[in-house]
Amino acid sequence: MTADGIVGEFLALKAETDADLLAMQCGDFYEFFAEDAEFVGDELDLKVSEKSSHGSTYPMAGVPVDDLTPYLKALVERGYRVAVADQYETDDGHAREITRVVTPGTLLETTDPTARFLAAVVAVDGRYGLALADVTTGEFLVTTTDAAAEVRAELHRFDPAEVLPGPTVRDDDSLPNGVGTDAPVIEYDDAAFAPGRADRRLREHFGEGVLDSVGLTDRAGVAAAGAVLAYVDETGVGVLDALTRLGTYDTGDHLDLDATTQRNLELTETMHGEREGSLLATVDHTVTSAGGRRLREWLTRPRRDRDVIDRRLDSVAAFAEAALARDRVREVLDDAYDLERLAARATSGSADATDLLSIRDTLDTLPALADAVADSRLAESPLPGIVDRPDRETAASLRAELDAALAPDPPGTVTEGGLFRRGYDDELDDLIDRYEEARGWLDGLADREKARTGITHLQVDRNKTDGYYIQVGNSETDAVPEEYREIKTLKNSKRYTTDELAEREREVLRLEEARGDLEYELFGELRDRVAGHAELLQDVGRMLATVDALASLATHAASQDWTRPEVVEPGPLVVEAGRHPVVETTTDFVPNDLHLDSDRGFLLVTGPNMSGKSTYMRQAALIVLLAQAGSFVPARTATVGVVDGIYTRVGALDELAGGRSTFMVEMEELSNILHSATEESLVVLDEVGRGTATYDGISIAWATTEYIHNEVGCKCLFATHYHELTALADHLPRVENVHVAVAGDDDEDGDITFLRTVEEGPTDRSYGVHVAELAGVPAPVVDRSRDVLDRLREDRAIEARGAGTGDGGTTQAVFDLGSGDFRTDGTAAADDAATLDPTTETVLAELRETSVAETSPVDLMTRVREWQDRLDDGD
Ligand SMILES: Nc1ncnc2c1ncn2[C@@H]1O[C@H](COP(=O)(O)OP(=O)(O)OP(=O)(O)O)[C@@H](O)[C@H]1O
Repeated sequence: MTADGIVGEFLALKAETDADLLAMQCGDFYEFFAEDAEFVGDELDLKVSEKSSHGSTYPMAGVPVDDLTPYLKALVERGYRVAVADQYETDDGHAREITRVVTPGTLLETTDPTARFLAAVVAVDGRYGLALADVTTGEFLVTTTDAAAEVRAELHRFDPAEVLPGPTVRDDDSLPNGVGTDAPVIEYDDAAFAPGRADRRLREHFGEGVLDSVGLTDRAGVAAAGAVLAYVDETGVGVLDALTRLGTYDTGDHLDLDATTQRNLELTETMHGEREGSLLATVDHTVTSAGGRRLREWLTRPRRDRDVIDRRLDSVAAFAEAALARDRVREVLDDAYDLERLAARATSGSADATDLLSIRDTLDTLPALADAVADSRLAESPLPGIVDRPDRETAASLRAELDAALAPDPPGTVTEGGLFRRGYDDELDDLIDRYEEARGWLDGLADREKARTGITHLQVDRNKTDGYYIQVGNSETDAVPEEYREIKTLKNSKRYTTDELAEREREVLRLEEARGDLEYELFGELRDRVAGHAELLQDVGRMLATVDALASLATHAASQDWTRPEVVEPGPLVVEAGRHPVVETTTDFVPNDLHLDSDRGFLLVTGPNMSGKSTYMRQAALIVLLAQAGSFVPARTATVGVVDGIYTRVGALDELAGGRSTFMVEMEELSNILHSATEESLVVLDEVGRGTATYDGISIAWATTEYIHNEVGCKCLFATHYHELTALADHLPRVENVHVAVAGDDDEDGDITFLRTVEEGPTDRSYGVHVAELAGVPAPVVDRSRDVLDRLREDRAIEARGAGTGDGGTTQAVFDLGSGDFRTDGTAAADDAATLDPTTETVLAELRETSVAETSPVDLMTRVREWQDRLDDGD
């Protein structure tokens, strides 16, 4: 076929798919042409050549057939969808067709240990359905909700690799494109989201009774789950079977954490998008990637149910006390592979012999793990129950089967033989015996022929074109026996074959092929049997991940001297000597107490800038979050009343505003909190109202405090620089003032020291000028700020200065804080005349000259009216 034709075929196939790129098999290579070639050339550093034909040239880039996977992976992990067209034989040559489309949400071959969810969102009858599938582990979850904010929050928690918005949500303003994630968004076939079709698909895949048994009755949930299944099936990458179980969850099982709060509390990444410095990075001591995934899940989805939380805490407590047993368990876990992912590879048919050996070795850890748990103080905890949950007997027999089957060091491909141990299969053993016998005959042939013929320079070898041959040096070719048939002449030697050699060669090749075929078949059967145990493998994998995450929490608790929180439901939040879990690892941290209960549910936190208000408030939120995740907390003692949600509003980074004004973002977040928080929530507000004019800001902060106190009734921490607000504590019974203390005073330019301790009562002032000085604001500005501040404090008024200020500068007007206007002022009287307009001056002069006693009332009235008219005209 001409290049023109190939490129034409490529372009035609490309038009069939909505994938971003197409890799088309051409013999031993997968080729990209035209724009795709240039694109992959740049992205993957592939060499781009020019294919010319019929006067046209086309860019072309290719990779060998066996090397496609890593290139695909690199492209897909960057968010591209790649279609693969394979070549197949036909009666008159060959043809090509697209066999699969590899996409970010369906990529199995990933080395990234974090979960990779494919998400579908849809709205049916006013409810949202959200389905999340991780094909790499087989996890498949569905939930439904009325609130778009919850959909956004869930997507933020799961951080999907690819999102499929259904037709009904694509124009939904409350779910902006990509619904707040930076994952690729695919406009997938509308029909796949239709509830009826989705329902059928789910029943076909999971079995007739599945929807009832998992309690999935909501049509929105069915539609979302069905769309995910359809998409996974249609991309054709063989991962559909990895989805073995459908699970539903209720967003009410977990602590409500809106997307903003997840970001503000820096749970999995910092405000600047780095993992380092996040809560997860700080507390993660897991030894397996599955354990890391589990810990992430716990921190982003803490629980509300006290029993679940207490059970987790019981295990962490046991691990925290039993250091030796904990180390032993972590050593055992260190030998475990990612079983959930291996199970998915088995079901998709991509597992090779090394993968099955990894499964064997991981199953091998079960008895050791059970022993480590049974022979220690851990025996009294829920841990033995967790470890015993998967079916250990079946696991042991699967392990034994794999051990008996697989060779200790199998080759990397599954087509060449050498995968199995002797004794596994009689037919295979027989083939191997015959093969080795034939190989033995060939291996001994050279020696036998040398002895028989007396030729010294004789060897037997094999290559691709000539097959097996006997090679004799030129000096001795006269001595070759009659039955040698010459097949090739080289410079110094000749190659021969004989009838018997040809016969033996055919036998070896036949046996080799038969062995490869049989082993491939046996391997497929073995892999299928392993895949048949996918649920068991997933159970074991999840159990190992859970134990790893629990041990990790205990490891951190022990190393940082954390304490077990007493979880009560409902109840106060009382923390003695609490610390911020992340800041304490890098700072000499000053611990602080906190007390919030039904009589004192709202704390107004004041204190100078930089004193530690934000840290104190985030620390409170993180202690609650950690406790509900089942973790110990950084404190001497802590009593944590379970909350249903944590809502925070802290100074947004400007770049997060995404085109909206920072104040607008602030108000949207406040609005969301005031709508969502309930009596059972914890609300943390950092300087609400700061982004606008002072009086507006104070008014908003004031009204917010009243609303939260009177209407919502939740626990709340509110940091503010508006001193005026502290007066609210006198009027609202549940509001109390606390402040972060400092020593020293800036009145006499004295330095202040941040004590970082939180004390009862409001702070006396804000020390903002001092921080300005610390930050290196020029001395004239700092000095003048101090003057202004003094005047404001004393007179509630400040004069505005014109250019050339300093000791001899002119004062032009005085701003009165009481009236909010400029006014004339005694201190500036001498300059007043200079600043009045001529009409006013004349009117004033006439007024001064008028004698009230000597003028009749009617005259006075007339004059006053006339002055008013002149002043009005003069405006
Ligand atoms: N208890 C503490 N012990 C030690 N260091 C602390 C403590 N609390 C806060 N810090 C440190 O003090 C610095 C300022 O803290 P933070 O940002 O919480 O102050 P702030 O009062 O909220 O400031 P601003 O009002 O300017 O926003 C941070 O670097 C923080 O790490």
